[in-house]
Amino acid sequence: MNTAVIVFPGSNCDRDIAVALEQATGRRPAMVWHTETELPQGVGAVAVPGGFSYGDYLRSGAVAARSPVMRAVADAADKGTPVLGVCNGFQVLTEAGLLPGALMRNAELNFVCRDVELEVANADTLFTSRYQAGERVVFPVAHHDGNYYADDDTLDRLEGEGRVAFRYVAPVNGSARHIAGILNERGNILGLMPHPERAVEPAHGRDHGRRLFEGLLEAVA
Ligand SMILES: NC(=O)CC[C@H](N)C(=O)O
Repeated sequence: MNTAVIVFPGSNCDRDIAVALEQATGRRPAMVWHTETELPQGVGAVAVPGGFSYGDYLRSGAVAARSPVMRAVADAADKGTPVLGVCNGFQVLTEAGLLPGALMRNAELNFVCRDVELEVANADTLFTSRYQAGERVVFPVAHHDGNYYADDDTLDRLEGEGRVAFRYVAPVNGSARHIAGILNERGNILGLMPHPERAVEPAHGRDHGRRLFEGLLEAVA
């Protein structure tokens, strides 16, 4: 499967996620600069990586969400192409209106950088099929704006429709209902604050994130 990684000025997890995708697919992803207006032909999945796009000015992800390439990402998502946004990528996707809610400043106003335990809340998604529902995994987090907010009706809908993919086992950043990752209505867009691409090989300390990329490959293939 061919994949694409979107690169903004200030992205810093673009190469990490490219490595994770290459390990899963056997093919090097296309790195797509933010000024592009089209994705390469035949892209089967898109990653919006972590980092500090445009220096996190205004709000994390707010400027990146309005960059030219995001129209192409939205078009691809519209056609059913899976889109994975990690950390700053999740922020970009909410700012672009592709996912509901917002990522606010962490409740304790600190930058949280550590391993966190997550529960797989829904294992029946394009991204989580290689996990068991209720399984606990450990991914690293590194963010100051990971405090997921949405109004109660939206949160009820997300939970009712199985669109919470991952939850924090213990509070990390003040996120509503311990939400760490959510899906769009169609289930082809996942936004996730923790970094699965930083846990894909033994040298990372654990490889719990690997199955996310392998599951995605399997789902698309
Ligand atoms: N690792 C990241 O992607 C960080 C995202 C964003 N810059 C924040 O700190 O919240």
